[in-house]
Amino acid sequence: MLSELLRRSVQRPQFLLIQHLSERLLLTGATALYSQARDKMTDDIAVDAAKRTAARTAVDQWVTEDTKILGIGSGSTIVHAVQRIAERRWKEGELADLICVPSSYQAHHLILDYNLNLGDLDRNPNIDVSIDGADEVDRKMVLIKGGGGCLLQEKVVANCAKHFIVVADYTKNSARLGEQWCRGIPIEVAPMAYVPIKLQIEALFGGEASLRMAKVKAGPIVTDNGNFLMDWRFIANREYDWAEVNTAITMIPGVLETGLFVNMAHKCYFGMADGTVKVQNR
Ligand SMILES: O=C(CO)[C@H](O)[C@H](O)COP(=O)(O)O
Repeated sequence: MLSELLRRSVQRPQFLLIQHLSERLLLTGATALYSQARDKMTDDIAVDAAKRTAARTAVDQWVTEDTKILGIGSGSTIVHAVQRIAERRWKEGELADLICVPSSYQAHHLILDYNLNLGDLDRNPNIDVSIDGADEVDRKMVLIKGGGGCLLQEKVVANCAKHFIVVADYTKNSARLGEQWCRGIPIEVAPMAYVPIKLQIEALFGGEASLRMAKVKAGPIVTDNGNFLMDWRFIANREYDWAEVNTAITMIPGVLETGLFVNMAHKCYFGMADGTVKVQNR
């Protein structure tokens, strides 16, 4: 009886239409999801290729047999730079005496993994060239750094270098800060001071500063130096004097360093979507 009812209803045109539409809808949904995933993968591949081209070009132009001490930045672009240095060291027999000074735990282990000479600022405080990535670079070559949480040591190492060279992909190349990088300016702070620091930054410059939370650990991110990280989302479209902002924030007790790098970068190498490299000078 039940099966007979089912059989009849299934044969009704309305049912067949609904069934057809549902199948179409599912198919359209699945196709849209698939194309989104495919486009994202294509973008990721293009961005990574751009990082690689920028990093390799910068290494080949700036790391020569005369380079004795090299600062090594942090992030995903810098991996390509270290790979190129290792290739020249171990395949092409160059750069045997090059000493690499790391700017993070990640950089330290990259240098060890590729069997390069590991240095430190105690013995090698005068760096010839430092190469590092960036989260965003504006037209005056002010950088936002610290997306990967390593800004304090990165700034110290960059500051010890005669030439500070930035390597990045085309998504980091902006006219104004905040145009493409929406996660704010990273600021490393002493854990006990983050609430007053947050309130003072917001009172001074507006926007919102928040503690960066860890993804696979309960609670906040803890930096390589045992501190907390705040991300200050400044007001988009407001004209900031970044040198002034950087000085003012650095003066707040408990702030260890900001991810604003003003007047530090010597040249920026951007890997472009078309495979070329754009070089920006200060
Ligand atoms: O400042 C940094 C880490 O603190 C990185 O250099 C910056 O986040 C860029 O990273 P990536 O090369 O992965 O885009």
